[in-house]
Amino acid sequence: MKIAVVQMHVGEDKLKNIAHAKSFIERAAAKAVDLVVLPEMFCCPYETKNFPIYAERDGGESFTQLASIAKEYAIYLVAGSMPEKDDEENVYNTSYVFNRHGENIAKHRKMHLFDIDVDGGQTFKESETLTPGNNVTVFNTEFGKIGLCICYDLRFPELARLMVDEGAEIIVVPAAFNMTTGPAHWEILFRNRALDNQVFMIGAAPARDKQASYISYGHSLVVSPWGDIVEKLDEKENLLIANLDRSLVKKVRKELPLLAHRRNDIYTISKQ
Ligand SMILES: NC(=O)CCC(=O)C(=O)O
Repeated sequence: MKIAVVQMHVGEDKLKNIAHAKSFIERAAAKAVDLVVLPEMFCCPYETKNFPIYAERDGGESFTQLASIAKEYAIYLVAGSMPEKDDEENVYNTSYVFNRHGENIAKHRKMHLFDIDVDGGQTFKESETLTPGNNVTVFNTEFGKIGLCICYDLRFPELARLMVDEGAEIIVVPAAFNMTTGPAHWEILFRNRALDNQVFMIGAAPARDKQASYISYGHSLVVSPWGDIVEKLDEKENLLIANLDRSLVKKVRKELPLLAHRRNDIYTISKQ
């Protein structure tokens, strides 16, 4: 399976952002990739005040354009995330997935809102304008099952384990870490989740923009089920392409049978 991660700049014009993402997708498709991943809030500058302004309902203009891009290039598209509003005007940080025919096959609403306040570092409060989602998301492809979560969701090992219990062998994470937590935790978290669960982890971040109010760390990456970094970018705009040898999941799980060695008689993780 060949995948691509788009590490792009995000500006204020939603449609220009989508067109910019499309130009990367076109490049990826020319290299015969099967799946492309965009970053968190790839079409809306990451600021809480923007989320209600940029929010669209299911099937809105951005959704429609992304569906047709997936169809045009016959790829699976994990369309980063975008603000989505429901009929009660609640706004969510939502990731849509489209298949090779442009059909929407999955939708994840970020479950853990990013509310942090690091002394002398990053402060952010998604809950000022966002509502959390409540569903664990795994979707099916001809390459097996793929789990999906958004950025801060990555920090919660229970969520990754629930995806793996539903059969995920790859976990995709549209994300946007920052200059406080990125250097400290980004790579460690992806490698941890890969090791805990013996899965491929894919992280897609926006490119770094020093003028933005929230500065992305960048460093999009792919980690193997053994915990190795398969590919990673620096902070600049770029397209990451990687081949995932899915037989590695079975190999590592056979050699180190962590999932089978769990003491489910003593402890379990389950959905409420
Ligand atoms: N957008 C986010 O959820 C950022 C998460 C983050 O930076 C972290 O440290 O966690």
